[in-house]
Amino acid sequence: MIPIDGLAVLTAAEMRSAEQAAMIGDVTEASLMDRAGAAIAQAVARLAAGREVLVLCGPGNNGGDGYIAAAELKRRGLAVRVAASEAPRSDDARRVAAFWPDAVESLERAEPAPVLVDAIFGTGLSRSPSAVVEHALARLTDAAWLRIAVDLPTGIATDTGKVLGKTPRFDVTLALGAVKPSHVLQPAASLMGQVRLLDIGVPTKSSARILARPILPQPDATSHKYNRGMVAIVAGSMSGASELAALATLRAGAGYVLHLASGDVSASAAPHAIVRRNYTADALNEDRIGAVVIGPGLGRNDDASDRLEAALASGRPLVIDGDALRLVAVETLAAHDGRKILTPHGGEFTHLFGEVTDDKLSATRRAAQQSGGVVVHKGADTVIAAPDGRAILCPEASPWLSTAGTGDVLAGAIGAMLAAGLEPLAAAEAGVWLHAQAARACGKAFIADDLADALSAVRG
Ligand SMILES: NC(=O)C1=CN([C@@H]2O[C@H](COP(=O)(O)OP(=O)(O)OC[C@H]3O[C@@H](n4cnc5c(N)ncnc54)[C@H](OP(=O)(O)O)[C@@H]3O)[C@@H](O)[C@H]2O)[C@H](O)CC1
Ligand SMILES: [K+]
Repeated sequence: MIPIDGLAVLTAAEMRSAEQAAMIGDVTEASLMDRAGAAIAQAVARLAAGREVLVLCGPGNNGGDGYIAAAELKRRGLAVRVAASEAPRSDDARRVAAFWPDAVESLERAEPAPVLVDAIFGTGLSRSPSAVVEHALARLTDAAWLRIAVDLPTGIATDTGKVLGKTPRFDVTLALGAVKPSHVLQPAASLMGQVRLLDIGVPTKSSARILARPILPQPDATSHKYNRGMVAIVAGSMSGASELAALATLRAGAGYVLHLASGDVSASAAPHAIVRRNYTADALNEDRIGAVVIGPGLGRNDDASDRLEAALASGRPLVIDGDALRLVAVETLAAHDGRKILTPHGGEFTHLFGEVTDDKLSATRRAAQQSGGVVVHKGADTVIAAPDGRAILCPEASPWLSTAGTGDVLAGAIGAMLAAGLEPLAAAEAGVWLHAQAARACGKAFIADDLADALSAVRG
C-alpha cells in the first residue's frame, strides 16, 4: 500500500494502454489480474486484522480481482465469504471465479461482515449501477466496521470525479496499477477515505501527477534580501486582503515584500517587515522585483483596471488572483508573453473560461493552454495545469481552508516561490504544498492570519 504523493495519474484509457504495453513476454492480462488479486489480499489481510471479510464481486475484471483476493484470503486462514451481483462476464473473471472454492451468495441476500470489500465495478463502469446493486451496497457498507474499495468505489466515473449513482463512503480505496483522476477530483474523492496504490508492475507514464513535497529554494551564505526574492503586492480598495498576501509572502520565505497601496500608507503598521509605499505604476519597474501579486483586495473600479494594466506591462512574473481575474480577459492573457500564474477559485474560473462541462482536469489544462499561464484551479481538489499540458492534482488538505482570506495567503505563498526563481509550474506546486501543510498544522477553525503565520514553521 503505497502513499500516492507524486505518483502518475492515468485516465481509464491511459491505464488500458499502459496495461497493453506491459503485456510482453509472459505478462498477460490474466497474470496482471493474478498480481492485482494477490496485492489486494495482502492489503485486506493487514487491514482486517483477523475479522471476517465479505467480498462483493461484479461481472467484469474488478469482480475478477475480488474472486482471486477472496480465494487468497481464505488460503491465509481468514473467514471470507463472496457475494456477487451477477455471474462473471469477462473471460478473465470467469477463469478466476473458478478459484473460489465455496458457494457464491446473492448480493441482495448476503449478511453483512465487519470488513466489506467492494469489487463490483471499477474502471469499466459505464452508467449508474442498478438500484438493486446500490441498495445492497448501502446496506452492507452501513453494517461494516471497515469498508475497502478495489480500484474505485462502485458508482464512480474514473476520469471526471463524478458520482454516477449513490456511492457510499469508504475508509480505504486501493488504486490498482495507477492513481486515476477520480481518486482526487471531487465529489468522488470525498467518498474514498485513504487512497493507497497497489503496484502490479505496470509501468506508468503521464503528464499528470499528484502533488508532491517540492524542493524549496533555500537561502545560503550568498543570500540577501533581494536575491531571496523581492515581491510587490499591488493593493486596492480592501487592503486587509493584500496585507494578508504580503504577510504570507514573507512567511513563505521572500526576502523583501513591497505593499503598494494608496491613501494612508502607515509605516508604523505591523508587521513592520512589510515595506509599505504609495502605489505608482513606476514602482513596478524596479528591476529587483521578482514577482508581482495582483488581485487580493484589488477591487474592480477604474483604478484597479489601471493597476492590472500596469502589472501586465511591467514585464515581471505575475500572480493574478481574486479581483484581477474578474477584470482581465483571456485574450489579454494570451497576448501577454511574460510568466504568469492564475489562481481562480471555481467562480472566477467559470467567469474567465466558461462552465466546466467535462471534468476539472481537462478544463484546467484547456484554460492554461488558452491563457498561456499556469492555472491553479482552486478547491478541495485543486488542479494545477501548465500550457504544455503538464498537470498536478492536489488531494484535499483540510476542509477548514474554506474560510475568508485563505486564497490571499495562497497567492502570497506562490508569489514568494516565483520571486525565488522557480519556474511557474514549480512555484505554483510549491505554494500549494506549503499552503496545504500550513492548513494541516493549524488544525481546526483557524483563520487566514494563522495560516499565513504557520507558513514559516512548515517552510522546511
Ligand atoms: N489497472 C490494471 O492494470 C488492472 C486492473 N484490473 C481490474 O480491472 C478493472 C476494470 O475491469 P473492466 O472489466 O474493464 O471493468 P469493471 O470490472 O469495472 O466492469 C465492467 C463490466 O461491468 C459492466 N458494466 C459497466 N457498468 C455497469 C452498470 N452500471 N451496471 C451493470 N454492468 C455494468 C460492463 O459491461 P457493459 O458492456 O454492459 O458496460 C462490463 O461487463 C479495474 O478497475 C481493476 O479492478 C485487472 O485486474 C487487471 C489489471
Ligand atoms: K470497486
